Amino acid sequence: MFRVLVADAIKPEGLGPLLDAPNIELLQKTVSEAGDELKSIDALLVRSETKVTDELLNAMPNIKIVARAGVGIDNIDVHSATKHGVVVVNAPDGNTISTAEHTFAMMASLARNIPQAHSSLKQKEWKRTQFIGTELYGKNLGIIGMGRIGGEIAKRAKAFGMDVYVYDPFFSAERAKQLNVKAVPLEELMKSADFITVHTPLTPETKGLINETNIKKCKKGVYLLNCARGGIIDEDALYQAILEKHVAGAALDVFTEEPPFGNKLLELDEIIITPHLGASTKEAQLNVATQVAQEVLQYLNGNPVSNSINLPAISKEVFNKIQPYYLLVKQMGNLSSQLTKRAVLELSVTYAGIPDDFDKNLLTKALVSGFFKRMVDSPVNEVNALLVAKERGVTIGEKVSENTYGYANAISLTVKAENRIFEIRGAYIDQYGPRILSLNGFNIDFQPEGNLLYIQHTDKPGVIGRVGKVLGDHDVNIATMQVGRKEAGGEAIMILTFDKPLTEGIITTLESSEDISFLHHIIL
Ligand SMILES: NC(=O)c1ccc[n+]([C@@H]2O[C@H](COP(=O)([O-])OP(=O)(O)OC[C@H]3O[C@@H](n4cnc5c(N)ncnc54)[C@H](O)[C@@H]3O)[C@@H](O)[C@H]2O)c1
Ligand SMILES: O=C(O)CC[C@@H](O)C(=O)O
Repeated sequence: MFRVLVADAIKPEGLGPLLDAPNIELLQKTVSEAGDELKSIDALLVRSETKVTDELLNAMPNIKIVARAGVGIDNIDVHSATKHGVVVVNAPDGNTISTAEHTFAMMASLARNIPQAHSSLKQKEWKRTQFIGTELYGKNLGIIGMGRIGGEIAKRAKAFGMDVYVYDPFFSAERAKQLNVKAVPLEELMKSADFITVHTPLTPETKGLINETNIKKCKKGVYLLNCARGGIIDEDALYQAILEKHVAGAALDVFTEEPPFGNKLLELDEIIITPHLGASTKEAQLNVATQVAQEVLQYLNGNPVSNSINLPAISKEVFNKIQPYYLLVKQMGNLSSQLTKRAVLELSVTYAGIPDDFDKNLLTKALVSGFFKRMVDSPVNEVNALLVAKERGVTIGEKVSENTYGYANAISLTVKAENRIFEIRGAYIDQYGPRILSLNGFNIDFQPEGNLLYIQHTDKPGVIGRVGKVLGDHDVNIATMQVGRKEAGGEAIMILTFDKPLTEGIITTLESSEDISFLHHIIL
């Protein structure tokens, strides 16, 4: 049973996938109300109110996934989540249309002084000459950030007969041509536009993107809009430019501090405002709630997620195909770390015969997570595996080769440790599943699963019999046994599997056995 905490106001109708799941217990309360229960929570669903900080994640030792019912993840410490091995997902497109429509409603309201005229008439004033507006038709609209929302705004602006100028370093000229908009440098956009609307995330590059210097480059009487994130338009610069009448008005849905009660911009008649309502429609809230509920359910049930911030996206279809290799590499990592048992400097993995469309980087992350699983007392998974390796000074290498050693595929791992190199090779074989086919140059063939005993010994008569006798004397049943050697009479290895773990006493007796040079009990 998994416990899922819904900490913010997320539309209950959208939580259906979780409510209907037999293995999910849903709790709807804030983080502070949850108190001690935080320790047992497996998944956390939030909007923007709950701040998912390092401190909160430390208080949730069982947490596996944090889901943001919306786009912006600025209330989530993604770095800390990654360190904790916690997947972060969002609902990137569920509120796109609502936010685009809200921005458009704000632009029309700004052009026609609707909020100001509404308040005036409510106060029983009839000031028809004071509220002369401006048409949108024939005006230049500057869109900064041509992603999902920016793109929807552009379509609507064209329908209103506006000319659209776009600034987005990641927006191609080709796409601009298709959409019949002009892709221009920021300076040209600032100079040309009558209305400028921002639709970027808030990043160090976009913080204060519209500032005192470039507002001065704008046409006198320009209108500015921010329905993305507070701070993309510098609030002090905007205030000053409105006082100087260089900016005719601004529409803001977002603020550097929310709620913006002490914000001096709220005192200006030229500013129209909404309390971060871009995504607040029935449709958007249903969309984002359903999207994140599905993602959380998928992940808790061991399936891939589509909208992760800190994991590569992978479809269920591809995941199903990649899964056998995924299991193989995890076990290869786990097995080799138990066999090397010393400070490791480098893990280098080579893939051969793996279909091109399989994400090898995801496989490498799974392998590394398997390797560190037993060394680190916090959870290690594909989310934080590379970070865990980096923190321990272990270099990760990944290569592709054509040598499949006669099988349909081969995955080889070389572990460079202090004074030692360890090599392991495995393959996924259709009828038999994941197999280990070579250990340190010894050809072998076994399934990497369960309780295993690795014995390195001299290849001579009697050794196998002695091992069998010790196990028999201790009433231990051998499930499978594989032997491998490089040359007759030289060094050889034995891999035995058992239905249950061996006791310390058996291991000690075997270790002291004649002709056994190295022995290791492995639990996979
Ligand atoms: N007001 C609301 O309620 C509300 C609702 C949804 C989204 N949002 C916010 O709207 C913004 C846009 O959302 P989206 O879904 O369109 O995101 P998106 O990721 O689809 O688009 C963002 C675009 O910004 C561009 N960009 C990034 N850095 C840039 C820079 N330095 N200069 C110019 N362009 C840059 C990217 O290339 C991308 O095309 C986000 O900040 C999101 O959090 C607000
Ligand atoms: O939860 C909300 O309403 C805010 C949504 C919006 O800011 C987002 O980033 O998706």
